[in-house]
Amino acid sequence: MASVLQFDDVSVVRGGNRILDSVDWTADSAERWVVLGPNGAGKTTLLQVASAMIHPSLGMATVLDETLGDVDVFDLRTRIGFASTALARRLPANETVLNVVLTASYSVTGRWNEEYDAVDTRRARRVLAEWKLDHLQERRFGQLSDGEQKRVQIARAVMTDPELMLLDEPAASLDLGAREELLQLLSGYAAAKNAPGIVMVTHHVEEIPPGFEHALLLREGRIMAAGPIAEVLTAENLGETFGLPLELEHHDGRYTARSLVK
Ligand SMILES: Nc1ncnc2c1ncn2[C@@H]1O[C@H](COP(=O)(O)OP(=O)(O)OP(=O)(O)O)[C@@H](O)[C@H]1O
Repeated sequence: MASVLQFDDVSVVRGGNRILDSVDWTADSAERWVVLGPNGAGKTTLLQVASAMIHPSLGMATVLDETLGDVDVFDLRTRIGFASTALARRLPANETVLNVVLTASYSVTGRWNEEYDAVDTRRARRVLAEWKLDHLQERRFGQLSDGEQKRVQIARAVMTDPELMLLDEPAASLDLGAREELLQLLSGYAAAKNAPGIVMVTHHVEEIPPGFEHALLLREGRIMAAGPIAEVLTAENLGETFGLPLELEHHDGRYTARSLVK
């Protein structure tokens, strides 16, 4: 098992505050992590370091065996799949779904010829089918529903066959049906034997896909708990992380939480 992420005492300082504070964390290629924490806890900042978009202010971050600061981040980023709402906003609304997914491979290969075209198009169609988007491939990205757009973002990230997949709130703003469909797809993707290391940020335990077996709880930039989900995701830990007493239930790989405040 190779490590995909290693954070040694990583802090990110902005405006004089440590928005990520002394984080020690290792994630391996066979692990699927969920990162939970309240608004402003530092989850997106953690993913920004993991995706080589920013460097730690203090400490050392190693991503796919490359130490940030000693590596060409443009090369490194091509090995990382990243899906987030911020990234989706940069996708052209008038582009077809097929092209949105297909163009992901150009940023990796950086070239274009007939041979790549055929190989890439076949792969893009296969990825679209896997993410239940094949019937939408000629539709404009901007005309899709939120749920469909989320799946397209992830399909685009999958297209490059990344060694590390980072998902920032993939189920946010989805309706119940779209959320459940996405979680099922994510669960299947995570279970595939060639799946990369995966880190998914969410606010809600209900959005943890079955099969994600590691959890990291973050509050005010600090890790509250990290490790196997059965040990980390307890009512007590979650309550401390979100700052209120909680009841946590777990059935068939799914979690639900509710406040105990009357
Ligand atoms: N460039 C910056 N300068 C100052 N403060 C920042 C900067 N970027 C982020 N922050 C602050 O750092 C904290 C952590 O932000 P971050 O976006 O990582 O949190 P988050 O856990 O992803 O939050 P949310 O769940 O609301 O998306 C927040 O309080 C945010 O306001």
